[in-house]
Amino acid sequence: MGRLSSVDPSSYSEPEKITTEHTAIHWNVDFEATKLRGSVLHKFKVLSSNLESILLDVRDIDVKNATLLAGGSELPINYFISDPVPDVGQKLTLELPAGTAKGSLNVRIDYETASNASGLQWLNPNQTLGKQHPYMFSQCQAIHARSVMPCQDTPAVKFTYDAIVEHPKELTALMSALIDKNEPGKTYFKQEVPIPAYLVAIAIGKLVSRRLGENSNVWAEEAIVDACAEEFSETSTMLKTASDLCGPYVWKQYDLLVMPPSFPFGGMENPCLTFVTPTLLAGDKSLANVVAHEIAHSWTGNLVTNKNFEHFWLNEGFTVFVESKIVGRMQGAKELDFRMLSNLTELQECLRTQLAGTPELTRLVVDLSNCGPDDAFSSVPYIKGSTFLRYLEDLLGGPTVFEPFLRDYLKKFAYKSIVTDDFKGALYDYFKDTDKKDKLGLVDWELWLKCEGMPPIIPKFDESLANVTKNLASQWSTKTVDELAKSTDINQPISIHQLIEFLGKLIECKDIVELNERKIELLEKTYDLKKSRNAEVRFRLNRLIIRARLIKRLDEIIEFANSNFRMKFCRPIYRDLAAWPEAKPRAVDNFLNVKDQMMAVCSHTIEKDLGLK
Ligand SMILES: CC/C=C\C/C=C\C[C@@H](O)/C=C/C=C/C=C\[C@@H](O)CCCC(=O)O
Ligand SMILES: [Zn+2]
Repeated sequence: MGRLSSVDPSSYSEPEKITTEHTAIHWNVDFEATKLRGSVLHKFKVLSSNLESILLDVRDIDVKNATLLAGGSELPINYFISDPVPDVGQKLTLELPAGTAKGSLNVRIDYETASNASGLQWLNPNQTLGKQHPYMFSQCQAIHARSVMPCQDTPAVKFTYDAIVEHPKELTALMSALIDKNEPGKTYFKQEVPIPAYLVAIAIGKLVSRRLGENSNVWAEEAIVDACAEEFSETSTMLKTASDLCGPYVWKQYDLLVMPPSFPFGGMENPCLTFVTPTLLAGDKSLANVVAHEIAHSWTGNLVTNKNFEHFWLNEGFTVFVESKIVGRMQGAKELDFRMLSNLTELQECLRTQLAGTPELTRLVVDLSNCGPDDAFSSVPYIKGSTFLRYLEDLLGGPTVFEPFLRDYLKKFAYKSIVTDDFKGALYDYFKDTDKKDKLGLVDWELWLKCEGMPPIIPKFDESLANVTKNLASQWSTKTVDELAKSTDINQPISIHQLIEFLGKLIECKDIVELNERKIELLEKTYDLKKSRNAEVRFRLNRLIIRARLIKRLDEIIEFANSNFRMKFCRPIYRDLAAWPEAKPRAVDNFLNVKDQMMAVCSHTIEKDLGLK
């Protein structure tokens, strides 16, 4: 496919020539046809004189009309749509009148989305908890906003938006914005902070809310909303901790929406309204760190944004770094270090499996010239990125030195889109007149940004909590069932995160002695796993059952794979099943049966994982 433009390999739009300042959206939600119908009115700023055309990104969009609005009159615009490029979409060319000058330009596009738009998911009532009403939601990151509206679908461009959404009056519509006005069947929104297109989000369903704190509510279907309020009761504390670290919270509202189980990610940092997977509902708040992660994005990602997805680590590495600091302030420094170390186990697994055949995608800064962002997505930007920041923090003198820099960096680049060199420049600039500047001379940027595999340097972490899990993994991998049954070591109390990490480490052991039905049963009995509602525990246990080749437990593995379509869980499960000849046909059959209930990003990547595409 090559690079689509010089600023962003994944977008046709030309932000150096023209940029969107504001978008007015008007949508009519058609649940029957599973389509959004309506218009976007883009207020552009033209940056170059005699611009001949505006290039926008679209994907399976049916454009009805394009109109130039000037001085009270409406001029029809000629437009063309290019052939689709797989994983990327199409180019919409809007021809401009000769001699178009620099300055403001308003263009309205009337259109409708495809019934299978890649950024939208439509659920019938049966797929909801309440079973009475349909549900619809979006997931635009990385480049699916173009399937929802014609736009400059690049994080290099930030714009404010307002929206009028017409929907069935018994349903609630929410967006990544503030609610401006509510009428029956018609909701008005405004987002006054400029955002990239990937942060435009919408959800409509039979939703109710509970208060979490000042300007903070949790939304969900009635059946689970109280459990959600309990699970995420620490949200206000997390928000306060995050703004102590990062600066004032500019988005005015912080709501959570607990999504249907087919939501493909753990969370999505849609401004004013984080989307989270219901797989966080463990019953003991133990997975609420994902909320800390999404809160951190209010600064890292949503205020300071990667200019294109090759620099995604600037969004995610910084966010994991801030997330772990929030966890550290709430639960202590040992827990912070333990989480960083556990992340490294997850990274190791990802390199060994998902990325085994594509070492170039294990770099911190990747080349997306010939790869759609969805195919490049992995733990690397998250974990290698946050490890790099921790390395820099330690090198420069620890949190007391680095946290003021972090605040300065966030202030300097707030409302902007940046690349890795901008971060590097800010770092050198901040420390240039201090005794730390020699330390910065020690950083091998080439190595950190371009090396493949694990981070080139692992910082020194407190290992006290991790040693327990390391020891347990070693015992369970080297001892027989009879030896373990007699051992007292394995019965010591461990935290839920230690349990998750120990199971993850066990999965990473090359050899596991006597991994059979009896060993799995002993594992389940020792740690009470049968009763666990924790999705991270269930996921790892299922992977061990697959590794033990317990064919009679295949039903429960398939049941887990069908219980949610969070890619973090279902992709490795399908990959594992595909490598087990006896189970593969059943896995493929099951996938083909349920794939229409998955979001496109999920079904397409699993199709590739299973070798069906
Ligand atoms: C180097 C990678 C280049 C580009 C990838 C960018 C976006 C990929 C696209 O697939 C969207 C990702 C959206 C992620 C949203 C939330 C994640 O933080 C969730 C992490 C996994 C999970 O917890 O389920
Ligand atoms: Zn994130």
